[in-house]
Amino acid sequence: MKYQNRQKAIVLLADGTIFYGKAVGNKQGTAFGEVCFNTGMTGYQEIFTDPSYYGQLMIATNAHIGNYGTNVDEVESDSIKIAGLIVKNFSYEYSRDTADDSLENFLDKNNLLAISDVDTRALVSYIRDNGAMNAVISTEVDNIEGLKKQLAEVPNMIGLELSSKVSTKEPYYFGEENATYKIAALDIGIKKNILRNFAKRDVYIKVFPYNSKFEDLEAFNPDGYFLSNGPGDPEPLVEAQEVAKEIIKRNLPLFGICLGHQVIALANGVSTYKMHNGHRGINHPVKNIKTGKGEITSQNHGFAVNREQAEKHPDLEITHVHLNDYTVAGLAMKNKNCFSVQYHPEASPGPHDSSYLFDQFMDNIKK
Ligand SMILES: NC(=O)CC[C@H](N)C(=O)O
Repeated sequence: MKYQNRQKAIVLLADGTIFYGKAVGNKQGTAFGEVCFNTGMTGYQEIFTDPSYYGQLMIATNAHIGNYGTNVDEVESDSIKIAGLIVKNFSYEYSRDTADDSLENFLDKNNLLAISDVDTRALVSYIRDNGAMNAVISTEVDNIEGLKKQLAEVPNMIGLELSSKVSTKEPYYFGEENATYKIAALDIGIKKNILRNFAKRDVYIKVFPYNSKFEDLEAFNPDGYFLSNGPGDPEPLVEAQEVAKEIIKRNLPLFGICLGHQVIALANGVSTYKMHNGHRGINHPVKNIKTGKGEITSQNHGFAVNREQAEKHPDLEITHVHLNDYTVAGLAMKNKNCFSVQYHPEASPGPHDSSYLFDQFMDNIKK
């Protein structure tokens, strides 16, 4: 055992419920956020660095985290984006040929508070029954009243705009400059593997800050437009919705993933809502209604598109459905060059069943 006397720690939920654990390593501190859980058995490094998780305390349902270490290339952004980590067993030792460091060091470099030895099954059951809520994890186990007061000040995820916290400040480029196609991507929290997927398909990408105008994107003279994944509630993202409206008005090729999908729905006047619990994992079943085929998908979202409004909308068609709860998993605009999915065809982590969606977008561009 590497650490003999680790600090006691707690998970305090907004409704006052407490779960107990111990700090990972020599960590001490306090972290606030909305508590959520991911059911993936692998892919922790990609998950921790996915900008869509900004402001969230992550519970890993897999009982062992850290056992295969980390690798500098397996990141979805340049830093850890989750607000804190809650696990059952934290592996200080790791084993994998391609690992170059331990998860403990990776968390330390990113200054992330993690707690372990929590009964994560009980905690996840509790969240599943009572819904997503704010929480605090802390080693200040003797200051519960103080923590409760601070926790009460943490903003609710509903109505929260978070893209500005993770988006690039300046435009940047990705891929080969002399590639055949050009895509303008609006970064409302973009994952690197989306950029890698485009670059692999002979695309040069210019990535724009979350509050860019359509004219900024248009000036790149792109063949297609992309709206990324990202954190927070899509509703306050009015600038991104304006960009989507302008692209749709001109019938230019448009593809949206996750937060981008929600922004496209909102741009069409279809509302979004906060789910009782989000979908976060790498084995979510989705049915492609057009082909009848099933896809096992990577998911990470806490909001969803209003199904009834989407069904009734004269210009929209639901193309994909989540088979666990029949929520909207994909949308297309009738007679427009625009489609989007609520899940993650770029995977990372997760299965590659849905990577055909990138090809579909490239086909739309070529047409
Ligand atoms: N991965 C994402 O883009 C998530 C979108 C949005 N923040 C949600 O939680 O639903």
